[in-house]
Amino acid sequence: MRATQQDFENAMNQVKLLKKDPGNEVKLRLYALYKQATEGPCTMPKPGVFDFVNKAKWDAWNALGSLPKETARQNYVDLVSSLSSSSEASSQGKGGADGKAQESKGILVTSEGGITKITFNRPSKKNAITFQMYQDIILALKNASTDDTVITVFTGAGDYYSSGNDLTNFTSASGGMEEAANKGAIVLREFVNTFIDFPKPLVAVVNGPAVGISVTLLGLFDAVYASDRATFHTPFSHLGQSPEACSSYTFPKMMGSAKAAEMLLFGKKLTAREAWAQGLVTEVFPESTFETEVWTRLKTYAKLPPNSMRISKELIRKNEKEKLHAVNEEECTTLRARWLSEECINAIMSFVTRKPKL
Ligand SMILES: CCCCCCCCCCC/C=C/C(=O)SCCNC(=O)CCNC(=O)[C@H](O)C(C)(C)COP(=O)(O)OP(=O)(O)OC[C@H]1O[C@@H](n2cnc3c(N)ncnc32)[C@H](O)[C@@H]1OP(=O)(O)O
Repeated sequence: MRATQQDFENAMNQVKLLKKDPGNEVKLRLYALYKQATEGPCTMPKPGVFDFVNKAKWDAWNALGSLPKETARQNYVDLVSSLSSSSEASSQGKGGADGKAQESKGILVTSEGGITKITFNRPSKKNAITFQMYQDIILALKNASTDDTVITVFTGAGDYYSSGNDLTNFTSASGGMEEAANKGAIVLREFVNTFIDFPKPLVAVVNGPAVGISVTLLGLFDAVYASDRATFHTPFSHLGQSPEACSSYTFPKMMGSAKAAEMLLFGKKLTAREAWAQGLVTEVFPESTFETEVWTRLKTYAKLPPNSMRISKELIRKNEKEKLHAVNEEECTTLRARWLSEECINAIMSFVTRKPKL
């Protein structure tokens, strides 16, 4: 449904009631959308280079080009609504604002000093990722992309980083296998797209073994710090599955096709140092000093100018985005078919029916 003039006016009033300053970047976007919605494309003369404030406003408005007034009005209403819900969530202790925590069943989201930390938080299941966790992570990343977060960090609670997709996601889904596979492909597509499009620095603090999708996703991170206890393992063939999270593209690009094949086809498990040698990991730290060294470094990085980091990331990612989205699309279609294959169903069944440990 298109936003009406009344929705637009309500949104303008809502902006004044925001509990938290949304930051300059969002304010410029709101200004630009407001001008575009009310006056149409920017025809004002460009302010001089030293007129910083008016130039930033002009740039933001001018960047909207010939965006139709109705679309600008809709985008303004959507943006205000996302700000209101994230500020509401923050005030309930659920969003990504500084000092607040969001706790869902399997992830813990905390924010401090410009760093939003998303912790896989199911240590008794080695932080396996449930259907709900995929959705909660999408929400946490959406919040972190618009609030005052500077750097977003993923890590794991307990001895594992994550054992990847929870293999009971499919066996416990309501409806038939076909319905579960369709739903899985939709969720996976959106989940990976959120990482491809995430606009701010994204860092993984890999505290222990990582399996499956928690490894493949690392190809979409900006930095990966690993404890020397961490291992990296993608047993897709053992599970009758195929690579996801754009790893069929990022891994060969990063490590060469021969090394990528050892991981993605043959399920070779890498040590942290091997993963570093192949470009998947930025730096390896001894377990004894891992947390202190990494967090000291991240706190320093979080003080760097956020817009500069965001713009640099945009430049780095820009030429790859279209390709990454296309790869994600194809991987999800392939996986959907794999999930319905005998090879995959047998592998999942043998995991869920394995004998309990004594
Ligand atoms: C409606 C459909 C929604 C779908 C949603 C979207 C789907 C997107 C899918 C994207 C594709 C992703 C692919 C992958 O990630 S493939 C990789 C999957 N992971 C694995 O194959 C790892 C399986 N686990 C193991 O091999 C071992 O558990 C592990 C080596 C990790 C640890 O071994 P260890 O002996 O140390 O510990 P336990 O095996 O005793 O584990 C402790 C308990 O944790 C449970 N566990 C561990 N990993 C998983 C898992 N991945 N899924 C479910 N449960 C897991 C394990 O069963 C133990 O539980 P219990 O104590 O209750 O027995």
